[in-house]
Amino acid sequence: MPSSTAHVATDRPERYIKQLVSHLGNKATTELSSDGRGTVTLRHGGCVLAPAGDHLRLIATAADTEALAGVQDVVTRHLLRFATREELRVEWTAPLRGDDMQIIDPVVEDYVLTHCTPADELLRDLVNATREATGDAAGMQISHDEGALLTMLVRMIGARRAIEVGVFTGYSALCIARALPADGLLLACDVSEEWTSIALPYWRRAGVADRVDLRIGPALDTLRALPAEPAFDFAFIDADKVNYPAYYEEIVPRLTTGGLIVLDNVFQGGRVFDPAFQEDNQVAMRRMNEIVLGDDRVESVMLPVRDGVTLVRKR
Ligand SMILES: C[S@@+](CC[C@H](N)C(=O)[O-])C[C@H]1O[C@@H](n2cnc3c(N)ncnc32)[C@H](O)[C@@H]1O
Repeated sequence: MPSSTAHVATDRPERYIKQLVSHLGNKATTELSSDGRGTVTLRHGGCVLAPAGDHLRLIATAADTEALAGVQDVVTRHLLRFATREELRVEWTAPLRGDDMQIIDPVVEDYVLTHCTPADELLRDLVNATREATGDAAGMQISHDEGALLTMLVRMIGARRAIEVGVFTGYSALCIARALPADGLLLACDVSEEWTSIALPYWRRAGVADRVDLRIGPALDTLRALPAEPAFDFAFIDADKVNYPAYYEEIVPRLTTGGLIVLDNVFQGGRVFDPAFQEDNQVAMRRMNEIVLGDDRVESVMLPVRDGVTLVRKR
């Protein structure tokens, strides 16, 4: 399902949104939210209109490129008609599918990576060992900036007991375990003996092996076997995507008040934004994102870190 965007320079974005929503309300489904954001839903697509300071941001989505051109045309024509006192320029980007989306500009990505506390020798060695031992699967390892984020979050909330779902070769586990106190505990769940065995020497070298309780087996079984009481302060979910909602439902009741769950890969490489992608992983992640949003037990923020990270804090 292609989408395209336009940034229209104007001092009065709110006014145009109101006009468009009100005018198109006769022939389309329209909505104006309290923050001034408008949505127009036509038969084969729709457009979000968002005020952005001195710009009006337009996001059009449709079933195919022809329908997209139709949505663009309806929105552009009406905007130009309403703009009696200024000359608006409405220039749409080329149609983009979810999997074509560049979530973070490479320049920003590189700058971010090189402007957080650098990875130490141990983490660098683990990255190299993972690449040598696992080949292409090494791409599953979290990036250094995400690891630094995990370490900082665990330290900031003063977590003592943590859960990890999806260990692989132990990079994120290392980032979490290091930030726990000496008597802390990381319950680390994975199905693979082969991959997790690579982690052990690195956990030992870091002096955290005694705080990692590695459980080999389906994580859902491990979680369900835990007492249903709030005994954990932190959780990182980074395993099979179809089970994210189930992991989340097992972890929330076991989390202390103020405890944090970090969900990885919530963008699925941009595919969650595009309803044309209906694979199990993508459907499950969309569902996960909606569950968090509608869950009164928690507050959350979604960050465009790498493939998308959601921080969920238990109230
Ligand atoms: C994306 S990797 C985790 C990467 C890791 N967090 C890191 O920093 O390197 C996903 C891991 O989830 C594990 N996994 C997949 N399905 C699982 C399941 N049902 N239960 C537990 N672990 C599972 C895989 O074996 C794999 O090691």
